[in-house]
Amino acid sequence: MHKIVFMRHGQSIWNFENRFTGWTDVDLTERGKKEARAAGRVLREAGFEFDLAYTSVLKRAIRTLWIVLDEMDLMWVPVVCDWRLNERHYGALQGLNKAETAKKYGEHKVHMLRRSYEIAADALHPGDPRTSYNDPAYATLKREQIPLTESLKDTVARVKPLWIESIAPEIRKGKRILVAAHGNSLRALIKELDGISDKDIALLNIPTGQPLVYELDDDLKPIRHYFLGDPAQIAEALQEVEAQGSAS
Ligand SMILES: O=C(O)[C@@H](CO)OP(=O)(O)O
Repeated sequence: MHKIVFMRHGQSIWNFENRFTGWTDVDLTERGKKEARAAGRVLREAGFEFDLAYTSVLKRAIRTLWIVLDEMDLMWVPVVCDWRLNERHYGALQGLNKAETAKKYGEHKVHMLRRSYEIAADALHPGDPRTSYNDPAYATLKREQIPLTESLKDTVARVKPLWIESIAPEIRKGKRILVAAHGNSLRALIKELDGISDKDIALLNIPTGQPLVYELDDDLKPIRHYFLGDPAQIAEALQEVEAQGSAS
């Protein structure tokens, strides 16, 4: 039996301001840092150890990982920062307030934009200053690999190869892995792992800063999964994510 731990970053500044974030590289709030420290403590107290970690190239996930590893006294653990774990790109919605967008276009439309499998926000114009074309974090990518918007389906298409080519082989070698990523890149990964349908994936939300343990069999098929930590706090964090798309 293998175990892998997934974690969404702690609260970011734009989570706090309720803005669509995507590839915008915002940092954690003080609460987000506290959530990451608490997650590290919970993991340490539950006896978890890691020999390898994966994260995105966005600082809210990287800093979350640093804080968790620090709290566990595991800062020596090798870290792979891979853009394929980035948050789903939110296109022209990036920077807009979610509640204001729901007021303008309706909660249903915002829910579909946030949680459906195939719908993507309008693409950024290639000349928009919000594109990642000039960001050195993506210097090794071809221009056509840098998205201007993405659906969850597009996110699956980039996350899945990372799982197949890199994460899964390391698990098979016996590595104990922590993945610190984002709400939608984790939804993409979990959709594939659990075989969740295109329709049902709309119901899945991932709370900030809560370690999610997956137990996998020898074929890396999930046996069971569970959050570590206080169930009331996890329920509250989930509720908070859902509520971000409401108009009031
Ligand atoms: O704005 C975003 O990039 C994501 C994660 O914070 O939000 P949502 O939960 O609306 O998909």
